[in-house]
Amino acid sequence: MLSVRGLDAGYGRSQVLSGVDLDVAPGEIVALLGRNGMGKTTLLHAILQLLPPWAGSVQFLGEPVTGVPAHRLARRGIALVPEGRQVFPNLTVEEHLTVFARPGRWTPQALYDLFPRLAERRGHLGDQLSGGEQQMLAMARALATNPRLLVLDEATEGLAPLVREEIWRVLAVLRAEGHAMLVVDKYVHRLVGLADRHVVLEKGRVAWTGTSAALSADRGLWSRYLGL
Ligand SMILES: Nc1ncnc2c1ncn2[C@@H]1O[C@H](COP(=O)(O)OP(=O)(O)OP(=O)(O)O)[C@@H](O)[C@H]1O
Repeated sequence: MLSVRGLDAGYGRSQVLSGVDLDVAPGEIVALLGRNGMGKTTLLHAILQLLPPWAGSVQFLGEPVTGVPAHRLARRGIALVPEGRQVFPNLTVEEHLTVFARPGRWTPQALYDLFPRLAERRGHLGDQLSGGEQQMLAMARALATNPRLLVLDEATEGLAPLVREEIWRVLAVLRAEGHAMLVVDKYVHRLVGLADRHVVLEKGRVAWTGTSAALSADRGLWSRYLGL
């Protein structure tokens, strides 16, 4: 579904990613791991064409996406839940779920069923929501586009434990429904339970890739690459 080959990217003159290969198959959940500053967000942004890659290729559903504007990618079926949520302060919850909506499984009502808290808040503006509610809304907004691939950047960051659990619950529901996802998150022990496969970045290169079982079995990887 997603195929990244030999991707280089960076900022100004400073190269961050070098020769990154990454695949996500239909229905597969891939976790992107690595310590702070290893290039995870940069890779997500280069895949989504928010940051123009320097070299290499990105294909989605068999077609090149390199150079395709990010909003067109959304129409092709990739949705990002960005770091920091970035909900719209002046749109209501309901508007977030309808303005970007495309037909499919995730109607506003299905999203309210998935996130009951958002149903209670449907008339509130983005900036009237708590951080946890904003995170739920960022996820619901992405799902409202009925994406083929959902990309999540630190969706549980900075949340109270109960809200964090709510996000993991929803991710488990999406997994059960066979959603393809590319996930960056600090809670590696939770990702082991969620993801099929893991890709570890070390200084902008792929240092290791393997299944959840292989990652669980080798604690040396956790200390070497993840500082855990
Ligand atoms: N907008 C930017 N301009 C210049 N350098 C940047 C920019 N964003 C990130 N970097 C640098 O690129 C490198 C990779 O950062 P990136 O945010 O991709 O890492 P990360 O693995 O997502 O880490 P974190 O978990 O801290 O977000 C770091 O050295 C960072 O300082």
